[in-house]
Amino acid sequence: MKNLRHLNKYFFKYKWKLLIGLIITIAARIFAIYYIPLIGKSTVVIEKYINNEITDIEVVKSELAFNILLIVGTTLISAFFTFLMRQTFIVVSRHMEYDLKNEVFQHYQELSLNFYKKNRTGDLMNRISEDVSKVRLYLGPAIMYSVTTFTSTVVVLIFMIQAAPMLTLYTVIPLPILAYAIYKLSVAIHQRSTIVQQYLSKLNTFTQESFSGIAVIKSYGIEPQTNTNFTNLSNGSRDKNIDLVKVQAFFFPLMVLLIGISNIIVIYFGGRQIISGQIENIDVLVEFILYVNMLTWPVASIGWVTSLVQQAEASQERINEFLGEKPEITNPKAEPDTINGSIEFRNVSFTYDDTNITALKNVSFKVQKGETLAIIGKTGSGKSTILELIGRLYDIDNGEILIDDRDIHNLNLESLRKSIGYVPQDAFLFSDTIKNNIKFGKTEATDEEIFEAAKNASVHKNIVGFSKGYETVLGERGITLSGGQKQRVSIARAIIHDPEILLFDDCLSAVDTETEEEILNNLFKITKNKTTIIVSHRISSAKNADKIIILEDGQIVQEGSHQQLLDAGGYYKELYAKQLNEKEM
Ligand SMILES: Nc1ncnc2c1ncn2[C@@H]1O[C@H](COP(=O)(O)OP(=O)(O)OP(=O)(O)O)[C@@H](O)[C@H]1O
Repeated sequence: MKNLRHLNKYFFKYKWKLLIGLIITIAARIFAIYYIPLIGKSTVVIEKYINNEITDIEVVKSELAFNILLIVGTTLISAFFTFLMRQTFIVVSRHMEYDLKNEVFQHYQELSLNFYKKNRTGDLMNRISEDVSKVRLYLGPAIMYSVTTFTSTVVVLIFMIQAAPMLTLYTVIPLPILAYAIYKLSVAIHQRSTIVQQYLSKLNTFTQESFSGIAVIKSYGIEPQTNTNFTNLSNGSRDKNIDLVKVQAFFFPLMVLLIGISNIIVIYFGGRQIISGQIENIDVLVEFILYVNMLTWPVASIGWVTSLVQQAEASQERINEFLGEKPEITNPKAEPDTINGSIEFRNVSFTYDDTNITALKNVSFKVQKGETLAIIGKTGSGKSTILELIGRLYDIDNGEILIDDRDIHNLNLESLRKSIGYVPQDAFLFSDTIKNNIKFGKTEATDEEIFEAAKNASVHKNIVGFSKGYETVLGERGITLSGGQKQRVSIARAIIHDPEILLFDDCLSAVDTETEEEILNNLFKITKNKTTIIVSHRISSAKNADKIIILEDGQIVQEGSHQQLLDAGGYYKELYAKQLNEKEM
């Protein structure tokens, strides 16, 4: 129960509703039991009529009619309270589930990129959906059935003891055995259902990855192999489900057996007590059989509830594990900062934790507000890393990063990130309309602003060419757009955000050189008062920058303007010559 303590705050939040639920449950149980003494009374009337103690049939009829009316009445009231009980407990559990999901999601969002690298998306999704659902069974049904069991048992026992104390003792003897047997069964069910869940998780991850990578599967013609893998996984899942069903199948026979034993005890001992005169009337026997049946469900549910609590405990442990993760990147202060945009790296070195790859070694450069810096370098030389460090997606090991001459670690994280428009290498678009994908950069943007941004990113003409224009809905990851179109929508998103710092990570790689030039010309106008960093493999994207740095193996090997670098010779000049040649060819 240690892990479930995390949920106490939610119980506290909804304490009044839960208290009302408790009162309603007690009322429901009291009314539910009332029909038993009434049946007992009716039996006595009939018995008396048979024994000629009552001779007038009309008296019998009116007594029976009155009892029937009371039975219908109390049952209806009990049904109404039971309905209210479910409404209270289950509705509250839904609220708690919603709160917990929000808590987990918000926490996920605060966690750093390293966390996402260490954990698989499927696992993150499972914990926020499957595990939270398991926990809800504890918050709702388990609590509700515990309250019902407790109140039912107390109420039924009070009625039983009032009717015949000794017989009560004999009758309840098998019930702890029933509870224990069901508990054991529940543990077995729990173990097997955990395995079933694991298989389900594997199956889900496999299916999700197969659909996401369907283009690769088809182009390599590996559908048969994928099918075989799926069949193997699904056969495993079926076998585990069958194992589970086998154990579950014991549940009802066991209950029927133990109810039967209790009934035999009632008839045997009750019968003997009637014969010996310890019990006066037959109605006690009738009532006891009904009481026993009424007790069986609550007692059986102890086992079931125990298994629910165990499953919830296991799930909450998994949830707590992630909730306990501390964000590596934290906001140093609450007050916002004004960011102008000058950027300076002083002897910055950085090693990725997980791969131990040193991506940057002693990198130093400065870009003033309004200037454009281009970064050129071979693949894996550390270009993207520089951009990620400016947004504090990772924290550096050595050196200093200064924004407006202030250490990046001392700046309000939200202000810093809001001042940056980042276009990643791999443009990610949401499954939404093109308009909303652009608006993502500025939620309150007008249509005119959206069109303007799209024009500057040279994608407006493409968008209006679609039958639904800006309302075109993009598929998962925007697959209805070409690579170049995706990049440009992503650029429009950054432009509309109107940030002080614009970071473009090789985001013109999929557009032709003509469009590239058009976009660069537009950017030149927009970015006059901004700090811009363009990462590229193409000289054409870099040549107009105020400063260009060449990275090799995480180190700056050359820097200067286009002309200075051409004059100096080396990698830049060679690349220029090569790309010029390609263009001419
Ligand atoms: N998230 C990451 N986790 C671990 N290692 C990384 C990560 N990102 C990059 N690296 C490693 O750091 C080095 C620099 O990568 P980076 O992405 O900065 O290079 P790049 O110059 O942008 O390359 P490209 O031109 O191919 O995009 C590479 O060796 C890469 O394998």
